[in-house]
Amino acid sequence: MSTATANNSSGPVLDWAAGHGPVTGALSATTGAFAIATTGAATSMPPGWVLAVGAAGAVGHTVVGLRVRNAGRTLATRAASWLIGAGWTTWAMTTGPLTWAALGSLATIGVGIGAAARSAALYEEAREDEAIAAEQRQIAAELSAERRAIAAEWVDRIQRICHITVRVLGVEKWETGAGYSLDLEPQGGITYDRIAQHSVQLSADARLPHGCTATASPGIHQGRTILDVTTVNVLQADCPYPDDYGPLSVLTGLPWGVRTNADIVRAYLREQCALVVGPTGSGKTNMVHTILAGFARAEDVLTWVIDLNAGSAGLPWVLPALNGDIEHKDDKPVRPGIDWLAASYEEAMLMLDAALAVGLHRKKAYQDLLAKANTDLLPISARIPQIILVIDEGAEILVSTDRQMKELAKKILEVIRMLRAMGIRTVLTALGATGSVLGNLMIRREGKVRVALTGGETEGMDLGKMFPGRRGLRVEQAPYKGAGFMGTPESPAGLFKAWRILPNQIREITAATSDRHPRLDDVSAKAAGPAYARRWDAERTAWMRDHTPSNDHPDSGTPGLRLSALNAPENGQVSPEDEMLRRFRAEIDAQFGTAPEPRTPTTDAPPASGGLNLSALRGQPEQDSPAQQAALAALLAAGRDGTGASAIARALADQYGTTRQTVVGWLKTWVQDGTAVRVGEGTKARYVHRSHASGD
Ligand SMILES: Nc1ncnc2c1ncn2[C@@H]1O[C@H](COP(=O)(O)OP(=O)(O)OP(=O)(O)O)[C@@H](O)[C@H]1O
Repeated sequence: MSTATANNSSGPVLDWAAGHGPVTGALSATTGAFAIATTGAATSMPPGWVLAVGAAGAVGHTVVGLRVRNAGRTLATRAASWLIGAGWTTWAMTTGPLTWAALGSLATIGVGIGAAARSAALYEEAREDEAIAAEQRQIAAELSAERRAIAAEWVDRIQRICHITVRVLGVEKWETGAGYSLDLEPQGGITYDRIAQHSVQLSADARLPHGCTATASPGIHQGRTILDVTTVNVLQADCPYPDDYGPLSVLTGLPWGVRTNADIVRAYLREQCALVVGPTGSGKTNMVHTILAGFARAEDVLTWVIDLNAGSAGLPWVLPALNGDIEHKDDKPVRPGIDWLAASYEEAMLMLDAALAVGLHRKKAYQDLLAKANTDLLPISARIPQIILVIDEGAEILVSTDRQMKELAKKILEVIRMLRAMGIRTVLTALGATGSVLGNLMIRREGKVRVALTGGETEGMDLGKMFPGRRGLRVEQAPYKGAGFMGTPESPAGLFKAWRILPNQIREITAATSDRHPRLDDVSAKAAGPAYARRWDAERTAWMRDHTPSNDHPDSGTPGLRLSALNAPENGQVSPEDEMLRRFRAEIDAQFGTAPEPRTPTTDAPPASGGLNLSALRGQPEQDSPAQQAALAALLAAGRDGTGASAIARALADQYGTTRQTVVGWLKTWVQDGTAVRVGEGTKARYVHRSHASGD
C-alpha cells in the first residue's frame, strides 16, 4: 500500500502540471518526502534513488513550467522544492525518519517551501496583472488600424535587425505628413543607442526614400526610445526664413532651421559656443546670415563679426545702413544689423582684445550684481547684453600655422575658455569637420552647438567626430544645399535644413530691428575703450566703401560714413559709447590740436598750446584725420631709419584704433605723392619721410 503510495506518489510527484497552492504544494512535497523516507527506510531502498526522483521532479516541473510560460522565479522555486525535498529524504532514510531532528527539519522545510511558493505565486499574479494591464493600455490607446500596422511592422523590423524586443507605447504621425514617431520600450534594459546604431539598416529595410531616416533618440527616461521615421524628403525643398521678425532672446533660444518633422531647431548660446561646418557651396554663407538674423532679432545680443575674407559675411548687415539704403520710419538713422565688423587681422585683434577686456572687467565690476542674483553667470539682458563673436572660417584660424593667425587663435581660445560666465560666446564656422578642428579640446568642450552642412560633400565630413555618440548619420542623407545635421545639448543631432534667407530679408530685418539692438553696458563700453567706440570711424571702415555699389551717394563724397549719424544722441539720450566717443575726440583735439574731422564741422577749436604742433601737416587734403596726421608725425619722428606700417599702426592703435591696413593705404599714397620714400625690399621695407630721405 505504502509502496503503491510511494510509486503513486507520482500523483503529486509525476503530475508535473498539477496545480498547487503554497500550502498544498508544500504539504504535498513534505508528506511525499516523509512517505518515501519512512517506506524507503523500512524497505531499505537505496537512498540514491530518492535523489534521482527529486532531480526528475525538478526537471519535470521546470519543463512544464516553461511550457506554460511561468516566470523564472516560479520555476526556480518549484525546482528548488523538489531538490530540497529529495535531499531531506535521502538524509532521513540513512539516519532514520522518525527522529525529532528529522521530523523538525521536515516541518521547517515544509514551511520554507510554502513561503517560497507563496511569493512565487504572488509574483506570477503580479506578472499576469501587468500583462493584462499592458494589453488594456494598448487597447485603450486605440491605435488606429494604420498605426497598429506601423507599430507591428517596426516591432518586427527591430526584432529582425537589432535583435531587440520592443513594446510600442505610441505612434504619432507628424502634422506635416512627412513621417511619424514611435515611442518604444526596448525590453531587457536595452537603451536607445542599440537601435540608433542600426539606423541605416532600419531605413533600408523600411525602404525609405533617399534623404529619409529612422533615427532613434532617448525617450522620456532611459528605458524608452523615440524612433523618428521620415517618409518624405523635406530637405530637398527650400524653407524660406519666416517673415516674422519678432524679438528673440539668447536665453530662450535662437531658431536656426527646421527638422524633418518641421520642428524648429534652436541654439541656446548663453553658455555654449557653436561650430558650423560647411564646405564651399553647401550653404554656409546663407546659414551664417540666418544666424546673424537671429542675433539681430535678439534684444540681448550684440554681434561682432570677424571675416578675414573681405568681411563678406557681415557686409550685408552693414552696407544697407551704411549707404542709407533703408529708411527708418522716424527718419532716424538705421543701425546696422551687427555691432562690429572686422575684415582685417588688425581689426580682428582690436575686437578680440576688446572682448577680453570686456569679459575681464565684467568679472570685477559685476561682483555685486552676481552676489545679489546669487549666481556665477552674469544675468544677461537688454541692459547687459551678451556679446557673440561670429568668426567666419574661425576654425581654420585656430589650426593655422601662420604667425598672425596664431595670435588671433590664441585670443579666440581665450575668449572661449574664459568668458562663458561673463556672457561672451563665439560662433565659429569651418570649411570641414576635420580632426584638426575637432581635435581642439576647447572646441569639443565649449562648442556643443554643432551644425554640419553637407551639400553632399563627403570630403572632410567626419560626422562621427562632429556628433560623437550619434550613430547612423550619413552625409548622403542630406545631399542638398542648406541641408545637413544639427545637434545641441538640448536636441540630439539629426537631419536639419537651414532656412533660406534672401538679401531683401536681411535688409528688412536690419530695418525692423534697428531700435531693438541693445547698447553695450557702461561697464563694458569703458573696458572696450576707444577701439570699440571708434569702430565705425571713417578710416576704420574705409574698406567697406570699396564694396559700396555706387559712390555717387550724397554722403559718399565725404570719407565719413552715414553711420556716424548713429553717434548722434537719440531722443536726447547719450549712450555711454557716444559719450565716450565725444570725450575721446575732445581729448585728441586737446592733445594734438589737430584739424577737425571733415564730418564734425563744429570742432574748429584752436590748437591747444601744449599739444604737438602738427600745423605743418595741414593743408594737405588727404591728411584730413587726426589719425592720419599722427601717422605722418610718426613717420617724421622715425627720421632717417624710417618706419613701417605695423609700427605706425601699433603707435596709433591705442588712441585711434587705426589698423595696419589703413596705414598701408596712407603710406602708399604718400609714396605716390612724394611725401614718403620706400626703402628696402620685402620684410626689410621701410618708409622714410621725404624730409629725411632727401637730406644727407
Ligand atoms: N538653406 C538653403 N536652402 C536652399 N538653398 C540654399 C540654402 N542655402 C544655400 N542655398 C543655395 O546654395 C547657394 C550657395 O549658398 P551659399 O553661398 O550660402 O554657399 P556657401 O557654402 O557659402 O558657398 P560659397 O563658399 O561658395 O559661398 C545659394 O545661392 C542658394 O541658391
